[in-house]
Parts: sequence; C-alpha cells; structure tokens
Amino acid sequence: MSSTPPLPPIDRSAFFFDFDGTLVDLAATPEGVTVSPSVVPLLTRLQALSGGALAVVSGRPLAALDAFLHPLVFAAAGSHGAERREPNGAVSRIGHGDARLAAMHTQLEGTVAAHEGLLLERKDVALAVHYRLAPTLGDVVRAAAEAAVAPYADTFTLQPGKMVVEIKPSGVDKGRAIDAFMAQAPFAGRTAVFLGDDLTDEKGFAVVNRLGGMSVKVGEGETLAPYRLATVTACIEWIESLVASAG
Ligand SMILES: O=P(O)(O)OC[C@H]1O[C@H](O[C@H]2O[C@H](CO)[C@@H](O)[C@H](O)[C@H]2O)[C@H](O)[C@@H](O)[C@@H]1O
Repeated sequence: MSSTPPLPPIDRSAFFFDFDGTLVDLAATPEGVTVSPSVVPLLTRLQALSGGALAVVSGRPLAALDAFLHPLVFAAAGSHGAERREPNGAVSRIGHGDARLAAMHTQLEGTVAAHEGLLLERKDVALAVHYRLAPTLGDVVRAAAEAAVAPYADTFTLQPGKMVVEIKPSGVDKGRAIDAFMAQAPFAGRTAVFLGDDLTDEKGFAVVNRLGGMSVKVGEGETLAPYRLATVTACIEWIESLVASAG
C-alpha cells in the first residue's frame, strides 16, 4: 500500500517531474491540456530554492514542454529521454533527422487515415499514435505500431502509455534520463524525488528507488513507487506545501 509523500528537505533534494498526468490533467488530445496558472510560478520557485536541481522528464518533445511551461527555463529530458537539455542549456537528440522515423510516420499515416478517432503525433525523434478518441482501437494501434517498427527493431522500440502507443529510439527511458542528471551538478549528491503517473515513469521510479530517493505515483494503478498522490490537483497542492515549507 502506498502513502502520501512527506515533504523532503528542498536544499538536499533533486526534483524530477513528469508532465502529462502529473503537472497537467490528461485531455482528449495532446494539444488540449491546460497548465494551471500556479504551476509555472511554483516550479520557478522550487527551482530557485533547490539551486536549480529540478528537471522535467517527459514523453513530450522539448519544444512542447517549453511552450507549455514558458517562461520557465529548465533542465529536461523529452521524448522519453531521446532529447535532453542539460542544466547548462546544452541540448542533444538521439534519432534527429533519422529517415526511418519518416518512413514509420508515413506507414502509420495510413492506419490513422483508415480509422476515425486515431491521432498521429510527430515529434522530432519519436512518434505517438493516440486512441483516446477511439478507445476500442487499442489492439489496432498496437498491431500497426509493431508492424511499423519491425524493420527497424535494432534502433527503435515501442513505448506503451495511456491510450497511446509510441515509437522511440531504443536504449532511452526515463530511468536512464534521471540517472544521467543525478551524475552531474546541481543534482549530484542530492536525494532524487520523482513524481509521475504512467508506464513510462516506472523506469524512473525504479532508478529513484535504487538511488534511495522518493518516487511518487500520481493516480491509480500498480506501481513501483512507495508513495502516491491521488490526482494532478493533489500533486500541485503538494508542490505548494513543499515551497511553503521553505518559508
Ligand atoms: O511523459 P509524459 O509527460 O506523461 O508524456 C506522455 C505522453 O503524454 C501525451 O499523451 C498523453 O496525454 C495526452 C494529453 O492529455 C492524452 O490525450 C494522451 O491520451 C496521453 O497518452 C503526449 O501527447 C505524448 O507525446 C507523451 O509522450
């Protein structure tokens, strides 16, 4: 059974936040999410209080995270870790410009065109096929994504999520992304704290648990995280309490 997370000491913690389902409620479409007006000021304050030891670790591309969280400037892992922005601002991308992504995109366009309600999200280094508007089509989407990735299975892999099947470069996940941040300033030497809600976050929870940190599942479902917050609202309130604890 999981319990409500305590408020960790900010000056000794490194904070990692998932985006969808953690900082914003899920919406019918990727563009449909609304960032609560309190989120950016809270993250900005927490980033300052923690000496910059704050990163967003998401399946979204960096460009989307920047648009949603403007004007916050932050370290981040996007596209499940295939894109990275280090604390010094340096950006790296695995799979950038890879023609195989374009080929998979073209193939999946056919699937999406043939089934009402499916959405194809093209990211710089990944793809996502969404079936939230057609919930009965999960098997169709999984089969289509498996077929699309099959010729390139040495380089790309599937990432299932909430009403979505994604294709991302192999060898990247949120656990590795957090591990890499924790090896460098200003994260190194601090205790990792990670809040997330989805399957892709479980890899992050595993790493945070191994490092002796605090992992927090937002919402329902089985998880490796020992702590839980019921909703995005509860997550934002927890961050509010955390920032307030600094006085
Ligand atoms: O790692 P995250 O920050 O949680 O991002 C995971 C994926 O989130 C988005 O899809 C999810 O949220 C959409 C908006 O609420 C929702 O419509 C969809 O059903 C969810 O799967 C995003 O579109 C993906 O690119 C992210 O990888």
